[in-house]
Amino acid sequence: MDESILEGHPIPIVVSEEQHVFSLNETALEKVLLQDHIKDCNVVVVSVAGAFRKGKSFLLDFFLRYMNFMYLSPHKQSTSNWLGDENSPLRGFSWRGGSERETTGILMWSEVFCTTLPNGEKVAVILLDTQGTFDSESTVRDCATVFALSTMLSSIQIYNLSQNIQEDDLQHLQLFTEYGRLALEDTGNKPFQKLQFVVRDWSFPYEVEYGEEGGEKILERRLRISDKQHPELHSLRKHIKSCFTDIKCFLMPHPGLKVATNPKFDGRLCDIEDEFKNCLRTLVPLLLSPENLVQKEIGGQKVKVKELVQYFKCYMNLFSGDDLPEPKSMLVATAEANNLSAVAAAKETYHQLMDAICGGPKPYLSADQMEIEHIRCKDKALEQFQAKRKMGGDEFSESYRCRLESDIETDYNQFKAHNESKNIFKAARTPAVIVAVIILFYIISGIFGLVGLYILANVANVIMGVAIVALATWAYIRYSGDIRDVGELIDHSATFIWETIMKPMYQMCVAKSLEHAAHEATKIMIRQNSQLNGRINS
Ligand SMILES: Nc1nc2c(ncn2[C@@H]2O[C@H](COP(=O)(O)OP(=O)(O)OP(=O)(O)O)[C@@H](O)[C@H]2O)c(=O)[nH]1
Ligand SMILES: [Mg+2]
Repeated sequence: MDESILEGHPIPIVVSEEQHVFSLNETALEKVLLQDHIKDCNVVVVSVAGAFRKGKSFLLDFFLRYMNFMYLSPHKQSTSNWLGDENSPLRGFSWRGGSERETTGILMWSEVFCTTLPNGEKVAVILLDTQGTFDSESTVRDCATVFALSTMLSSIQIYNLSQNIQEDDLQHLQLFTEYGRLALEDTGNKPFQKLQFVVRDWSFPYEVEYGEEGGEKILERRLRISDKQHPELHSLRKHIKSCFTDIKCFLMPHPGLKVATNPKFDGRLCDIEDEFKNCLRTLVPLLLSPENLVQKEIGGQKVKVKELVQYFKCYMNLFSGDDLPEPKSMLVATAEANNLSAVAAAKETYHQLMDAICGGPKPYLSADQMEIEHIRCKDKALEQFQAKRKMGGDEFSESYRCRLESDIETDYNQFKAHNESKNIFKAARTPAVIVAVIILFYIISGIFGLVGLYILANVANVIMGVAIVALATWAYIRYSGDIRDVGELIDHSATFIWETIMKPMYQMCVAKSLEHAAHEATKIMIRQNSQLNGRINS
């Protein structure tokens, strides 16, 4: 059998659709994972993730060669020549040169490789290729979703990096794994299994040698936690260590200029530097030989191939729902935090200024005066918000300014309500109205009694009785604070009587008396004028 001929093909499982939506290709997934000869085996899932255009798919194709040779080939006794012959092009997951992204979504190799572990357990190995992060077409959410999904579903996640492990690589890893961890229920255990850093094009072999040992040294330096560290660096390292049960690193040399720059390069070994091939011979068995395979576990339980279908569906649902917060770019997240703190400070200023004018025990303020003070304090708060330096620019902060204005209006309404409660005349309205009703119906009942209309007199007496009971109940509620609903009903009824009957009558009386007074004043004026004229004429 020729090892360069692969039996399978890549299948898009998580498909990147328009509008930054991912969908699950359930039919294809079930077709691969529910095959009778593998569905009841425990599963090992190997995935490669990291920034786009850094040779992930290319590396996976060497994994495929190894898997094909080791687990499908009948003559696997000599494991040294699994890399294949020098002149066969590299096939498998689609890879290519150039600057534009190639892989999108998550792809699964159609061939599931079966093997028996040294302890006799039968396992099936699945390979996943993933969309690179930070291409110019993906949002932070897209990148986080693919990275988190592949981390949650794999037992060996390979974090493919270029040249070094930089602080921003660790920050992105933290962001994406936290996104995945958030989606999972917290069981108190480390949620993910093996994380393998693979640093490509390591250029400092004179300082730290290529391979596993060099990788361990670099990893130890980059993830070292010390008391002198800034808390931010400290928590980042703690977070990464708390997410994975095992973290390893491998330093790969540069594969040679033909690989990196020749557009005609088709992956044949003869064009690749020997050092790179030697490192591949070490790295790939380190991850994929039977004794190094890591079985997929979720919540401490080994997962079977058929169960993986369910996990794919369930995790996809989690990421397509609205429950998870939106992962943001660093600038957007910082700008949001800046604006939110500016809103909070400006709101506080408004509240303090208004509190000094009409809050707490301060005396009642007329509605007009209150409005003037509100506008003055609001202007001060908005001015403060505007003056505060914020990231993100004016357009970004506009929505926060609107939010501040609406929060200030809410605060103002509360101040208004508090101020109203201090108006002694409003507070006394209910008893005054009820007393007026009692007096009125007392007089009416007396008049009806005098003229012998006893039935009407009795009706007036009943109304008077009801008013007296209402007054007593109102007084009791005000004193005890019990049955406040009934108190509210009495207040509403009194306000209704005041607004619809008493106030119009009162206004009518005032208007009538003013009219009468004006009339009288005019008459006096005319009389005085005519007397004056008479005196002048005589
Ligand atoms: N410098 C360098 N180039 C590499 C290495 N491995 C592969 N390449 C080249 O990198 C280019 C991209 O390879 P791919 O495997 O398609 O990269 P990828 O990370 O899968 O890219 P996306 O699918 O777009 O995310 C190809 O031209 C490879 O020849 C490496 O170790 N170093
Ligand atoms: Mg790729």
